[in-house]
Amino acid sequence: MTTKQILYPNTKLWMAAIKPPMYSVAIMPIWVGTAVAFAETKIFNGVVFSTFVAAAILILAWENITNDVFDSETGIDQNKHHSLVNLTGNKPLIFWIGNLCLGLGLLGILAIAFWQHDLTVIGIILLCCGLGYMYQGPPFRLGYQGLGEILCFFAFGPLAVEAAYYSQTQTWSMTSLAASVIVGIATTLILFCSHFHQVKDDIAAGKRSPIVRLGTQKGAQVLVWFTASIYPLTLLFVLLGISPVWTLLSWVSLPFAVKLCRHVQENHNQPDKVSNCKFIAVAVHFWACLLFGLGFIL
Ligand SMILES: C/C(=C\COP(=O)(O)OP(=O)(O)O)CCC[C@H](C)CCC[C@H](C)CCCC(C)C
Ligand SMILES: O=C(O)C1=CC(=O)c2ccccc2C1=O
Repeated sequence: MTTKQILYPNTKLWMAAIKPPMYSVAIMPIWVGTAVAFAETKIFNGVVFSTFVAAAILILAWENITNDVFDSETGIDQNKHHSLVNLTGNKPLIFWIGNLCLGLGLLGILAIAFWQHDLTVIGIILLCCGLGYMYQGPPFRLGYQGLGEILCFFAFGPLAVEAAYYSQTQTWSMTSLAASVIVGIATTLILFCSHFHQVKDDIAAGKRSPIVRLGTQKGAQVLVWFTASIYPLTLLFVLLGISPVWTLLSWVSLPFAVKLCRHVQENHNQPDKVSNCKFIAVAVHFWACLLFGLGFIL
């Protein structure tokens, strides 16, 4: 066996464990909140924006790293070769690396609070972290009850977008709240998609994800409505004068949305084929949110 043959599967497993594309999920609420703030006030603080983005990535890293730690305790990740705990065999190390990411991320948010002489942003982000912990950590493990999507919507939607808006302006706005609904739905779509291929392991570990509860076929139908809701909502916000017409640029993400719905409808009960659907959902989220935010700036 050549070095390349030995290393390649390992590299693939590590990439699957770290999930680089997923981190756009941390960036988009900050991008959209900041874009709405700029559109409304012409204020843009680049240092606050960059610090917030870096902190959000670190906080999401904590969420994902500790997800593998907590999931290793319930046995749900027994067959997940790309779990960080299974890859390293060192749960305490992974746990403390996760906590280090959280500490550094919160330090970034504290710096914003310090610059603003205002604790609001750190308060909101601590609330997001609390939701993130309740999703997976004991004794709550609300994700195991199928409540993860609700937590996800509020954490990445209203809470994160409002925190980003506030970090630039130190005020609130209805427009950013409306925009946060789009970001929240697009992010929750990813979490919803992540369950399709895991039904067998989830049932075995007692996790009642929305897909376990609904079944994969009904789940695929719900996904279509859920995905489709983003587009009329953006149109409604334009017609109501809440967001500028350029936010309709987010409709450019429609081909990805169609691809996602078709792929899941055709393969919902074939774990090997449907397992990549969360990354198609990441593409829908990325383009929809990137262009939606851009629409506020143009
Ligand atoms: C870790 C998450 C999903 C993974 O779920 P699952 O256990 O099914 O995964 P595996 O199959 O890979 O084992 C995401 C959970 C999201 C959570 C509900 C909310 C997280 C809140 C964040 C901490 C907030 C970060 C906001 C940021 C923008 C400041
Ligand atoms: O690994 C995953 O499945 C997810 C990781 C993650 O950070 C995230 C964040 C927001 C929504 C969904 C997800 C995942 O599904």
